[in-house]
Amino acid sequence: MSLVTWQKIDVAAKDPYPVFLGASLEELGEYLHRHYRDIEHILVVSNPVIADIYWERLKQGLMNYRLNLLIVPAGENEKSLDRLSQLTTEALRCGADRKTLVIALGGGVIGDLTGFFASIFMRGVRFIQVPTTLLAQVDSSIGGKVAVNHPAGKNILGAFYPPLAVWTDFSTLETLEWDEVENGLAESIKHAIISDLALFEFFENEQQRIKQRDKTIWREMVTRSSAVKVKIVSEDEHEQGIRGLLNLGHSFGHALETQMNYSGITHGQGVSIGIVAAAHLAHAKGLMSRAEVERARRLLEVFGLPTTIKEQNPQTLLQHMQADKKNQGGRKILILPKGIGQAIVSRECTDQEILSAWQQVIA
Ligand SMILES: NC(=O)c1ccc[n+]([C@@H]2O[C@H](COP(=O)([O-])OP(=O)(O)OC[C@H]3O[C@@H](n4cnc5c(N)ncnc54)[C@H](O)[C@@H]3O)[C@@H](O)[C@H]2O)c1
Ligand SMILES: O=C(O)C(=O)C[C@@H](O)[C@H](O)[C@H](O)COP(=O)(O)O
Ligand SMILES: [Zn+2]
Repeated sequence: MSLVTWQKIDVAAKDPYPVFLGASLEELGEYLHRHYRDIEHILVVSNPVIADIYWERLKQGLMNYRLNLLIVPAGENEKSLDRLSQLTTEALRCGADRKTLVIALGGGVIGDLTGFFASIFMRGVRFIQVPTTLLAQVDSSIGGKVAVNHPAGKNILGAFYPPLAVWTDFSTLETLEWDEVENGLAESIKHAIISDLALFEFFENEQQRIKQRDKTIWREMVTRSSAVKVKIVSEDEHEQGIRGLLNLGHSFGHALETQMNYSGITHGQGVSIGIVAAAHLAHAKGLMSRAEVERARRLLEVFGLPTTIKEQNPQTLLQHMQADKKNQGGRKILILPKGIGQAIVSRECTDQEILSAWQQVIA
C-alpha cells in the first residue's frame, strides 16, 4: 500500500475506529482482507452518479468477495423509511446475513441512509464509510450519526452507529460540482467558527486557491476540518455536551429543510443561512460583535453560499424548531458562536429572540 501519502486519525469512541485520509478506493479490499478475515459478502450502497464514476475503482480491490451493488436514486428525499425498507428487500434478495459488510459509497445522503440501514439490518451489521463529497469527508462520515428524515423532522429517526472505518479518497472530490463543494464548505466553516480560529483564517487567506481546487490546499482543508470533527466526537460520542457545538446553524437550517420538504434547499445551504441567523442571535446576546457577524457572513458568501432566504414565514419556521433533537422539556437549546473560534450551548434563547434572528436572514 502507498502508505507515504496516508494519514490515519483515530476516533476514540466506545468502539474506536480509524479515519484514513488520502486512502485510495482500490486499496480498501486489501485493508479488509488484512483486518477482517471473516467477511465473505459485501453490499455496496451508492447512487447512479457516483457508481458510474467510482464503482469500477472500488470493485478492483473487492474481487475476492461475493459482491452486490445496490443503487439508490440521488437526492435528500431518499433518506426515507421507504428507501430503508426497499434496501432491506434487496439485501435479503442478495442473501445478506449478519456477517455481511455494508459499504456506503457516496455523500452524506448515502452515508446516513446506509449507516442507519446497517444499524438495524438483522439488529446490526458492520459498515464502512467511503465518503465522496467534501461534506461527507469533513463531517458526515465521521462520528457515527446515521438517520433518515421524516416529513415532520430532519434526521428524526436514527442512531449513533460508528463505522468500522472511514476510507477517504481525496481524488473523488475532483468530479464534484462546485455547488456540492459549497455544501462541504458550509460545514467546514462551521468547524472553524465553533473551535478553530486558525482554520477560519486559513479559509480567508486561501479562498483563491480553494476556488481553483488547488490539490495541496484542498488536502489541508479536508485534513484540518476532519480533525476538528474527530476531536469533538472523540470527547463526546453521544452528544451529551460539547458535540452539540457541531450543530451550529442546524436548528435554523433543519427548520428550513423541513419546511421545504427536503428539496429546493441543500443541507449545506440551510446550515449557511442558519450560521448567520445564529450569529445575529449571538450578537443580540452580546456574544459576538457586529464586525464578527459580518466576518462570518462574508466568508460564507465569498464561496457562493446563501446567507438569506426569500419568502419564509418566521412563525412557521419557529414551529419546525420544536422538532429539534437538542430541545429539552419544550425548551429550545441553540448553539451560539462566541466570537470566531468558540461557541456555546445556550438554553436561554426566547422565542422572540429566535424570531428576530429569523427576520435578519429572511430577505
Ligand atoms: N451524519 C452526519 O454527521 C452528517 C453531517 C453533515 C451532513 N449530514 C447529512 O448529509 C447530507 C448531505 O450530504 P451531501 O452534501 O454529501 O449531499 P449528497 O449525499 O446528496 O451528495 C450531493 C450530490 O453529489 C453527488 N456526488 C457525490 N459524490 C460525488 C463525486 N465524487 N463526484 C460527483 N458527484 C458526486 C451526488 O450524486 C449528489 O447528487 C444531508 O442529508 C445531511 O443531513 C450528515
Ligand atoms: O455530528 C454531529 O453531531 C453534527 O451535528 C454534524 C451535523 O453537521 C450533521 O448535519 C448532523 O447530522 C446533525 O445532527 P442532528 O442530530 O441535528 O440531526
Ligand atoms: Zn450538518
